[in-house]
Amino acid sequence: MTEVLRAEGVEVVRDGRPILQEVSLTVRTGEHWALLGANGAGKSTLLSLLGAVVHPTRGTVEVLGRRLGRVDLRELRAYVGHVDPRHPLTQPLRTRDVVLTGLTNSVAPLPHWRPTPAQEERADRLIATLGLTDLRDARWPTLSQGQRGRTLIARALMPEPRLLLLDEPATGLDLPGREQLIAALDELRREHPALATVLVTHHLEELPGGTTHALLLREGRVLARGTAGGVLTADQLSKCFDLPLVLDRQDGRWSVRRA
Ligand SMILES: Nc1ncnc2c1ncn2[C@@H]1O[C@H](COP(=O)(O)OP(=O)(O)OP(=O)(O)O)[C@@H](O)[C@H]1O
Repeated sequence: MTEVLRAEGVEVVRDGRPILQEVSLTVRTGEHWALLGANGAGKSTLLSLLGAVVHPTRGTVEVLGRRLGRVDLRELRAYVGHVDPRHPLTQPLRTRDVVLTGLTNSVAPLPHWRPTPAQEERADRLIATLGLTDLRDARWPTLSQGQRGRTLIARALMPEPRLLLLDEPATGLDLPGREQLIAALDELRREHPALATVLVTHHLEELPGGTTHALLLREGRVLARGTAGGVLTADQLSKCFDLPLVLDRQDGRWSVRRA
């Protein structure tokens, strides 16, 4: 399996305060990581590092063998799809046009840019994978939060990234919306077996059954890291969230509550 991402001994200091310390992580093709931790544990900061958005204060981050700081960040970002629920789109674009902006990496379509027939076909395939075919021509302001979330995943996948980063993609979704998103992620993993994903969440109920690995962050440090089965235990999660927890897994999905 190819290494998509390697972070070694990463430290991030902000305002003189360490936010991440001694964080190491290797993600390979076909692996689907969950990044878990309490509020302020450093999850979003770590995801920004992995997405080549920010530099570490110390340590190294390599995306597909290219070292952050040695190559142009824009070059690295081409390999990484980043799904941010705070996408700053205000225009009433149609779903399909939003998906196509993934190719120009712009919020709105560029004035003289036109997709090729092959690119349009890819957009339609991704729209289908994410269960949005009926909404292909719907306009962004009329989409629900869940529909927007799935549109942004299709958008992030347009340039065929090797790594997809998802920052709390189920935030604000109702139960059907969350379940649709999870089904779409599992479908995506089946259709693109070489893709690697890293998903940040506080809630184990939001993890797709196809999650293969997990990393638990506590106060900026790695508490546990490895296969999902080995890391997602009641004992480790209780330490991670400072709360006695019981954990249940059924049909591949997790649920957790206070002990
Ligand atoms: N630019 C910054 N300057 C100073 N402190 C920062 C900065 N960015 C983040 N922090 C602090 O770093 C810590 C980790 O933040 P981060 O957003 O990575 O946590 P998180 O685990 O994603 O939290 P949440 O679950 O609340 O989203 C927090 O205490 C936050 O206040």
